Amino acid sequence: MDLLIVFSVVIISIISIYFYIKWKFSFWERRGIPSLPVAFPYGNFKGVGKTKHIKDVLHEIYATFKDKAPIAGAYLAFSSNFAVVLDLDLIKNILIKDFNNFHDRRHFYNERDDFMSANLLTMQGQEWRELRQVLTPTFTSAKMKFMFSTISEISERLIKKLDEDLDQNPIVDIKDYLARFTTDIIGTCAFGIECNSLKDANCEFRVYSKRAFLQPRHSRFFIYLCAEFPEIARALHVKLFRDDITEFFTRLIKGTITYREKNDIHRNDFIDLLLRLKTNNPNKEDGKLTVKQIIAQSLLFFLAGFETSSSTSGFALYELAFNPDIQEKARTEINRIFKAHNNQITYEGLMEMQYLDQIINETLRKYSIVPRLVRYTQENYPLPNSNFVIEKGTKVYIPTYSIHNDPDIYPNPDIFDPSRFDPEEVNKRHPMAFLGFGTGPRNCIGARFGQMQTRMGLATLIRNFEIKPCSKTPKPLRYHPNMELVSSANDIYLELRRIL
Ligand code: HEM
Repeated sequence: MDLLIVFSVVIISIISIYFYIKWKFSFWERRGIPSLPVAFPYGNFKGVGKTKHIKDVLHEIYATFKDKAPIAGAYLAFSSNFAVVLDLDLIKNILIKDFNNFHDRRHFYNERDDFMSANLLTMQGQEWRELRQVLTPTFTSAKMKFMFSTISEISERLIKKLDEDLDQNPIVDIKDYLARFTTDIIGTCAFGIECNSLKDANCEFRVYSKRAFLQPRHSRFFIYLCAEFPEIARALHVKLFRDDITEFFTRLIKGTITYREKNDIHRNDFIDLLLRLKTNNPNKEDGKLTVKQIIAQSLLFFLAGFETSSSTSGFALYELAFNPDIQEKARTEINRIFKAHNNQITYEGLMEMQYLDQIINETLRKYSIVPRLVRYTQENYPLPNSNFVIEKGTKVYIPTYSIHNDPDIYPNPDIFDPSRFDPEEVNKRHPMAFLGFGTGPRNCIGARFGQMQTRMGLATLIRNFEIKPCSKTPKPLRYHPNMELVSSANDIYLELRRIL
């Protein structure tokens, strides 16, 4: 008898949960907002992480409902919903004009148990505002110029390393060289250490930084559950970062801080700038950062700046290999500016390289390394000129990959054409048609640094080497389906020939 009761309770619970989820999956329909059919219990996310990237789901929604409604609805697995914004004017309002209603992303963080997770990317509300205000002066043009010499030195090392290796074989996996180049630049600037992964691909720093990317503590699904139920996750002491990662980077940065303070050493890097904001008071002080906050932001700068910049350069070189005319035009510009600056690549010279900047923007358009922007609605938000409302507590996704690959905005979007970013062409488009670095008060704080190091890497390589595809070059490229960013799942083999 008891067994029968237990069995009945289990069956009733399963049926109730099934119908509850089914009911939740009708959320958008009940509000008259269009959505694609769902697969139980995956929502619109069936196959994401295995056979599909999240950009593919957003693209299908965008292609189906664009011009039919300002927003479409969609569902994550087990019923949670989000809105996809399809209208560029509305995107502008969300990211800029009505930012006060959309200042958070609602990513999970847990400062008490995992101080590394409380960083500028994840933090919310007033805490985020204060941190952003404190960190903004770290990224001015003057501060970028300050770090230029470090970047320039590491570019010399890249050329030296390639010269050594190309003697053996002119075909190289350029993705690997760029990952090591970027690791060394951001590692040096964010942590103040002398890392040289270009020389030693297996150095401890590279091993841990790779691990931070490729071996997360939890699955994406679990992280998404934590973001949906942050209070429960915090009560359960959930951490985002693996303990070995936290220990390694804490030891590293604390070591740098102690060494610099003891010997009164100042260098041209982020850690120097962050140390100027340091307080020894463990409680927060206006305009100051605790040691833990400094460590968390340094690691974030590394994580946010490494893969984005390295993938941008990799995709750009891949395109230049297949487009020799564009490559030659870029080389002509680089050589002209090089000559005008006493045969050196200077900060000012790098800033003058407009065509190279167009190549970077076209790469960020075609590949959209960050394929969506995320915001969270604080209050009910009635949409202008319609009966729709984005309800308080709704996550809003801005499908940047789809906008960047919309043939009505960028004709023949698969063609790589930097002239799309000629100033007069840019002026013809909607200001939200390009969102490679996001926009508004919560845009990419590191955009200047990202642009500087990407330009430096590309200018150095294009000036010194002719870049060609070879029999090992993958075509087309495949993407990692389970990464948040758009990144190549293939090694990118190219042939490099010295031209100087
Ligand atoms: C080519 C390189 C890069 C690209 C394409 C890129 C792109 C982006 C994008 C699209 C966002 C979201 C913006 C939004 O939601 O409106 C973002 C945020 C952010 N990026 Fe970058 N990024 C790059 C390099 C960097 C670098 C080098 C750093 C640090 C040194 C950095 C630090 C950050 C941080 C901290 C945020 C969060 C800002 C906040 O929430 O206040 N990024 N980035």
